[in-house]
Amino acid sequence: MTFISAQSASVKIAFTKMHGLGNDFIVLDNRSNMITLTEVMIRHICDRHLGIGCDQLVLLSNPTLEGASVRVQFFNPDGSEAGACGNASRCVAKFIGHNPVIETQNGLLPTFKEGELYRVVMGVPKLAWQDIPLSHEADTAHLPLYDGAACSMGNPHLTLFRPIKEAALLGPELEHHALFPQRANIGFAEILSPTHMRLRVWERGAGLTLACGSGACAAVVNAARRNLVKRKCTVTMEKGDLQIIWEENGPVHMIGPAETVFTGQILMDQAV
Ligand SMILES: N[C@@H](CCC[C@H](N)C(=O)O)C(=O)O
Repeated sequence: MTFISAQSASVKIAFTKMHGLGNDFIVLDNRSNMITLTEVMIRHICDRHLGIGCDQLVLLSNPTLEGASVRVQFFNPDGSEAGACGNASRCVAKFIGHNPVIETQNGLLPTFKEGELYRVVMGVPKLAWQDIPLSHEADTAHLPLYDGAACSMGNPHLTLFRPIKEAALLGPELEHHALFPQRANIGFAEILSPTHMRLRVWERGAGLTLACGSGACAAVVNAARRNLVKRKCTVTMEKGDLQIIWEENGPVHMIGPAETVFTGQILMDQAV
């Protein structure tokens, strides 16, 4: 991969390709402070035709908060930064090892290896309209938008209780709806039983993905608020399941797999 500049020097950046239930990531470890990324570079690396391709680029750096093992930033393929990414957080737990505490825009997220799976404590969901944020006051459990419900898991999520096949149809427009000043991730949830739902998510800045961890947390929170499911619920997505547990007056736990696919090097021509 080459990024051309008038005067340039080649730099090799090591990367690891990972995924959580098919939600795929490029992990760059910048704990040595050697990598400088621009938005253009992020878009290029994430491009499935011109770069490596992924749903999110995950940048690791040295922690700034006490108690954190590593700082993590999540970038969408359109170059925008997201406050949370559940599936990538499990991958980071696997990448770092030894149950790291992950520092994100949404605070410190403890992680735990449980057998072959990883648990991430995703934080307390935000339910107030200002915190999602919405552009005006509204009942976030019953929005005047397909009777959906919204919450923030560190990033904004709208959940619609509608067939998952509508995700590709309605997602693109709703991501940019005027109700969401920071855009939103749009989940389509089919309730199968009080402890099981099927979910498909149109992700902000990424489009239709095979799985969305924060979207699964948000879907269980939004469905539980409406007594459609219990606080402990299995979320089935295209490539498998996540277990979601929402503690009473507390955080949401997400449990699921994380996989390493391959490692490689990005060759960049950087300006000198
Ligand atoms: N795939 C993620 C969510 C990634 C961020 C999202 N697209 C946003 O912009 O908020 C997950 O597993 O949570």
